[in-house]
Amino acid sequence: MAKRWCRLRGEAWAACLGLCGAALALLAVLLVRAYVLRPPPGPRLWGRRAALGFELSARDRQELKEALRGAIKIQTVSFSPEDQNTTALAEFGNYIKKVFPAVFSTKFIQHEIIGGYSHLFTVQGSDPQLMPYMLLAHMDVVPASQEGWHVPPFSAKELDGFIYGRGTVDNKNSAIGILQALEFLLRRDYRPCRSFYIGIGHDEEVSGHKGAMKIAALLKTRGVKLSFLLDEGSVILDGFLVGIKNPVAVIAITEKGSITANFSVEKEQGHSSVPPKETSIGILAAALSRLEQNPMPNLFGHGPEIMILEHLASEFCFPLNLVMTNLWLFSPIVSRIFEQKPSTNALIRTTTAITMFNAGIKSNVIPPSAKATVNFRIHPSQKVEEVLEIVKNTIADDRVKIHLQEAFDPLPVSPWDNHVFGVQIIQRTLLDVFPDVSNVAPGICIGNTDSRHFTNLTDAIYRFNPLVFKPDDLPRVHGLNERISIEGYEKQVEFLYQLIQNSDINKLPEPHANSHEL
Ligand SMILES: CCCCCCCC/C=C\CCCCCCCC(=O)N[C@@H](CC(N)=O)C(=O)O
Ligand SMILES: [Zn+2]
Ligand SMILES: [Zn+2]
Repeated sequence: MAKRWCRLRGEAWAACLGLCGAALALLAVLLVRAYVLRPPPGPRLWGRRAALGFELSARDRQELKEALRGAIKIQTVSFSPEDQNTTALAEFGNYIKKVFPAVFSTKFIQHEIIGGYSHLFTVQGSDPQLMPYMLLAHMDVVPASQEGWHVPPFSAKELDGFIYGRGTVDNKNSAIGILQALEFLLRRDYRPCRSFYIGIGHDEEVSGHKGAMKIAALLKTRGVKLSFLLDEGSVILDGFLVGIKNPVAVIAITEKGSITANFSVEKEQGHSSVPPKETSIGILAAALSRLEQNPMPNLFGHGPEIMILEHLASEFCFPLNLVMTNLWLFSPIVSRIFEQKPSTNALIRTTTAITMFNAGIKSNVIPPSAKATVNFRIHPSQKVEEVLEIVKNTIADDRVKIHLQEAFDPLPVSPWDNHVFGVQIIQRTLLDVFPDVSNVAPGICIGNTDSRHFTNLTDAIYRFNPLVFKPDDLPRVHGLNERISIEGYEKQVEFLYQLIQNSDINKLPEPHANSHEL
């Protein structure tokens, strides 16, 4: 009996030791992956300062601020492709002519108006052998309600170091910022070696078909190929991800696809005193509710969203760095966490947003029809057809008719590698101008941009606005109290000023692991 007891105890100990051994081995694997095999802590590329420094006099500063404020006051609102404030769009054209005289009078800069109101600038570099690049922005804005703002949305008032107004970050900051940077460079007798294009669209918020699309078509007929293109679409994130202390720049290398679909139900009109079992409103509301209650699949790990975490893994504090360097093990947990917040949920699935609902004509009339619009933003690993199939199966009601207003697949993924010219130039400029930024990672643009019309001209499309965003800045985009800090805007102009000069290099040096000190 005692012998058997001893044997059992021995076996229990052995099992226990085996388990501990396995746990220790797993921990060792995780630690080795986190600390030994971890990716380098962000790019530290060549760090040569550009020839012309960005020193601003008090007068320059005032001019820079007032140029943006003046542009915000012009109400270039786009309601739909057919409904744009064309008077304001034309005024914007006159305004930039007045505010940036050097840009408009320089011999090596050609200016053209495209599609009635968009602007294309061709800045002819001194070395025609160098492949040109392009900076893109837009001047139109989404509407702004009068209520809920601290100051009227087109007043461009200053409050506590911020300029408030529709368009301050989306996207007059870029449109005016690019021209401002060029104006300052020209006044300092700068002539670029590498040619570049500046495109300022006038209908980005309603498709870009009349502006950016036409600019791209024109450049194509001229045989232009771009080494890279930089547009809006992502920012420097500060405090977005739990466990990361420093600001990190995320450059979007793709953007989600989109479906805008109209849903309708038709039923016979009649007297409300003899209602049918279901009305058109009830049928449509139930169908839409099914769409909301059954989100599209969580696709974490199926697209480039995972690259953000892989690149930022070393930025996370312990033990999150263990988790992020071992996504092969922890991705089910991480993907659940991403689902919790709208900003991270948008990265991991096709999103469903019911944006319009119209029905009913009188309180005692059974409504003849109900109509709704739903906007889906498609995850990079899905296609339009696949999403529509899921939508039809979820609604599962033939009385609900679906009519596509617009649909396009996610955009191609641009290369992300230190040998790609655009990647190096953007990273280098970022590290020059934002020394606090500890890492630069590739990411996904959750909205759409004019850059999607340029895929025929380059495969290197990068979406990034050099602005530091805290979590409470995101709802201001298309929302209330959109604003930009004056210091942040100066930094944006400095970024563009340095990027133009940095792009003049004709051969990339080998990326260096620690060249911030060079
Ligand atoms: C890692 C974690 C957090 C991720 C947070 C996301 C941060 C996003 C940062 C900036 C968002 C900027 C908005 C994207 C640009 C969208 C431009 C836009 O509004 N486009 C319109 C019109 C169009 N071209 O279709 C749109 O409806 O998308
Ligand atoms: Zn925009
Ligand atoms: Zn926008």
